[in-house]
Amino acid sequence: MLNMGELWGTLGSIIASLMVLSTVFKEHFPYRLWGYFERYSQKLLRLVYPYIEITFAEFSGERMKRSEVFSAIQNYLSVTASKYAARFKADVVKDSQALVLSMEDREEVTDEFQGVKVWWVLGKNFPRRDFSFSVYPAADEKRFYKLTFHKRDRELITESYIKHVLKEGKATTVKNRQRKLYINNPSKNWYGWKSSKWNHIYFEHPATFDTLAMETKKKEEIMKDLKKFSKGKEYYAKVGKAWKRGYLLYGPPGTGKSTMIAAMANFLNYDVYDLELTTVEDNTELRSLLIETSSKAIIVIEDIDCSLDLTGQREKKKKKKDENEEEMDPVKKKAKEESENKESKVTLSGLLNFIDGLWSACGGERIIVFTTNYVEKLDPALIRRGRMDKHIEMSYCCFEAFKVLAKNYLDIESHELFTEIGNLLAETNMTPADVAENLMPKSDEDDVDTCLKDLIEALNLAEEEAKKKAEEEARLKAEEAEKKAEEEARSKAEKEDKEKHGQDNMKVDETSANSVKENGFTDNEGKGKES
Ligand SMILES: Nc1ncnc2c1ncn2[C@@H]1O[C@H](COP(=O)(O)OP(=O)(O)OP(=O)(O)O)[C@@H](O)[C@H]1O
Ligand SMILES: [Mg+2]
Repeated sequence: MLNMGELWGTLGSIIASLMVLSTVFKEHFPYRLWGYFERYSQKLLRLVYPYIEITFAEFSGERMKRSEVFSAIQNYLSVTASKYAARFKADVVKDSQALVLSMEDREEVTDEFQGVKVWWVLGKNFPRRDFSFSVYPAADEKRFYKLTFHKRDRELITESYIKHVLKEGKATTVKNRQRKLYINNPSKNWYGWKSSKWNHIYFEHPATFDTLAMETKKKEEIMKDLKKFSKGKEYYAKVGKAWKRGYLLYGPPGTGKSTMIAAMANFLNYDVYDLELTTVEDNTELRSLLIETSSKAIIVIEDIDCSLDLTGQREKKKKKKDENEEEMDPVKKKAKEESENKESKVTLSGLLNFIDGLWSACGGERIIVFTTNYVEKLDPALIRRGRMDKHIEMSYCCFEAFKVLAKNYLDIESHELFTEIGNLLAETNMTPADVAENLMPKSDEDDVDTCLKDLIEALNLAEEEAKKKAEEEARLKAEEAEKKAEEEARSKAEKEDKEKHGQDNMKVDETSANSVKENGFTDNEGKGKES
């Protein structure tokens, strides 16, 4: 069988002749006959060229999203191409561990499926270059894969081969996938050249559940929960629930909430979408951002109490400070009004609608994680089960968590100082972040003993400080209670005084009423009359 290059060589002249013929025909024959000519020339072409071509463009659809089919074909051919093609492009993926070969432009690859030969070519459409002036850079060329096969194999190719390519390609995609951390772009950058709603970098956070310091039982429970979720496609479909799960991580700063998210992503092999709500202007923008997330993803909204106006406290505090300065200046006043208009209008109900409705409609495999330092501030509507299915408290470092950190940072599983540290940790609140900082050797001279002693010192200091703080708080409380008692006593005395005064007045009134009754006039009237 001819290869595609030779085939094109022979067919090139036939096609060129047809084109010349077509031009001549259009020039010399009436318009009515053009249709006949085109129909018969197509038939003629099909007769001499018995091949069918299918094109798969890189960008497709209304919003010109990168086609998943194109990516799948690319990955499929990266395996096939390594067998047949002569020129490759190499990409390093997966933490620089795997080398992926892909076809060079215009390179032709032959593939065989159930004894049938097909040809793949990677082609490019160059954008039309007119010479009009534009402030925007020229658009990139558009790439496409062209599949060519004999028309007698049409059924096999369209019904089985393409499915096979997509399935294998997707499997390779998952295998070679380098996970990404996406950050949302402010909407003013959504349109224009090479713009997108999300920017990404490769996700290479080293945190895992092994390095995460927390009670083993709690950790295992979370891991089981995640595993169950990731394998739950059929189960979710059976119970009629969208394949999603919400986690709420709460606890003081430095207790490992962000670290836990990284560990989750590494455990499940998911992408992470870090959604910064303060740059999202309204619910519509929120919706379009979330629609653009892929499946196998963790969508993270950090510090939810600050980014959504659930309490309004932080925003308002800041505003109050500026208010006085701006009152006098009309220019500043106008700017303030403008910025208020622009202020994020993402609402709690918008977010809830998304979690319940829209997201459920999007289909697959998404985890949403909210973090907060102040769980009590959150609206109960946001964190009810079904929206936030699992609430995880990240708390101060316990002995078990310390042991994980000691193993991570110092490579030790036991030490004579462990008991002392365990006792101190039970009495003191220290975050895993602070414990980790103390355990980390600060110079080459620092050994295990030095680091553990540093930690003991820090724990003693923290304990002392906590004691002082508690004493100070107790003192303030006592002062306040004393003040309150004094105030209560004063107001009680005032009340009694008033009541007494009221009773005296009533007595005076009663006396005068009696004298009226007895004399037939009031004291004053009586006095007047007497005088
Ligand atoms: N549970 C933990 N296990 C292991 N390392 C931890 C843990 N908690 C904190 N750390 C260490 O402390 C650093 C800070 O932790 P992290 O950013 O996860 O805290 P956070 O709870 O997200 O804090 P914030 O509320 O301020 O966002 C991390 O880089 C990590 O090295
Ligand atoms: Mg954090």
